[in-house]
Amino acid sequence: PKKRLLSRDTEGLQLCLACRNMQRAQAARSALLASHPTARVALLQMDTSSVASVVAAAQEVKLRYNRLDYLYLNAGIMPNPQFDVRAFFKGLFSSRVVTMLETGEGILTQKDCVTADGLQEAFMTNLFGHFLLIRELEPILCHAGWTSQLIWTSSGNAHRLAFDTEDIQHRRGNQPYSSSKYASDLLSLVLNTRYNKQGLYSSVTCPGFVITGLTYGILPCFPAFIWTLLMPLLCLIRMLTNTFTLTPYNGAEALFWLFKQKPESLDPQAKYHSLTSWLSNNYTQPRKMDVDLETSEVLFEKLLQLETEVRRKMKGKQKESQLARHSSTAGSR
Ligand SMILES: NC(=O)C1=CN([C@@H]2O[C@H](COP(=O)(O)OP(=O)(O)OC[C@H]3O[C@@H](n4cnc5c(N)ncnc54)[C@H](OP(=O)(O)O)[C@@H]3O)[C@@H](O)[C@H]2O)C=CC1
Ligand SMILES: CC(C)CCC[C@@H](C)[C@H]1CC[C@H]2C3=C(CC[C@]12C)[C@@]1(C)CCC(=O)[C@@H](C)[C@@H]1CC3
Repeated sequence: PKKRLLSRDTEGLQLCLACRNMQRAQAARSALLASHPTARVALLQMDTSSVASVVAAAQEVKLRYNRLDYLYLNAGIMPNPQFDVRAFFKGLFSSRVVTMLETGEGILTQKDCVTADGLQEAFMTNLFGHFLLIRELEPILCHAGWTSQLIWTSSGNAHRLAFDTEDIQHRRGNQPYSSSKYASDLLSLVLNTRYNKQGLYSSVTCPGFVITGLTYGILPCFPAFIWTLLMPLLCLIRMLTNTFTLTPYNGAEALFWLFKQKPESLDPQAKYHSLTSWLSNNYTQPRKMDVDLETSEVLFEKLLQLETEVRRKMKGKQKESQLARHSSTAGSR
């Protein structure tokens, strides 16, 4: 939504793009400055799949800013997607066609892997990395006298059945994406109950189906120009569902809409969907999420436990490398 935020009359707006790849980050910054030359756009290196990177990035943010008004939690992956072509064609001629096109349900699975920290990659990238960031940034997100907003990019693919409180990382199943997105819906709910009193609010969005790097990964046999050729057909599908937003501009509708709302007026149980009508009008629609406070509290407690574990491991590693450095300097003397 960066471009859309800058198109608004937002004098004094300072953007900070937290990205894992600094070359791509520089390119994004240059593109923003080309259209908005006076904009203030800073960059920060952060890889949400790495505990050390998130913690280091948060330290840097705290040095640079003493207050954050909005935190967009957008980074996300669908690891090694497998697209079931047969199920897709079967679904097209069934009564579930609209649900399938809106959620991708029944036609997608993924093969996840484990990060260097020993955590499931989809869980770490899509959920736990963001959770650690929020926890680290608490001092500049929670302040008496003003409000801050967390804005998650979740998905219509988030599904209760893909998530298990006994396996929050989804080590066992084949829907880590759906599980991590459902977990973000739960987490947003519980964050509101825990942090609203301190002025911190959390909302969840779904951008709809957008043609991005993530989509290219699902059908690698379709190069970008095929998607461009398919555009008229995909736009026609809007007659069946308004979730085919297709472009990043349309997909950012709900992210931008939330920026303009008073956080106290938002519904913590709603997911805010970006939608595009068949006449190409963009709008935001809240839809009730299938979440309950009890499950979200369980998830929160498990995330806190995991946080303690990873912090302990990180301290251990830091001590080890300090010792190694100490002994190598002692040896060279
Ligand atoms: N496309 C769609 O139809 C839908 C997308 N979404 C969600 O929207 C969000 C954006 O995805 P989308 O733009 O579609 O997909 P892309 O793959 O095009 O973009 C994903 C973005 O996340 C960043 N990212 C991925 N992993 C990390 C990481 N470990 N650390 C930091 N940044 C990371 C990528 O950075 P880099 O540039 O370095 O790759 C990239 O900017 C995701 O959360 C996705 O789940 C939700 C519903 C539908
Ligand atoms: C080639 C075609 C004419 C149509 C494309 C078929 C599928 C590749 C798409 C149809 C619905 C899409 C969809 C997603 C991915 C691509 C489709 C399955 C998502 C699962 C992408 C990630 C999300 O978070 C969901 C909200 C999307 C739901 C719809």
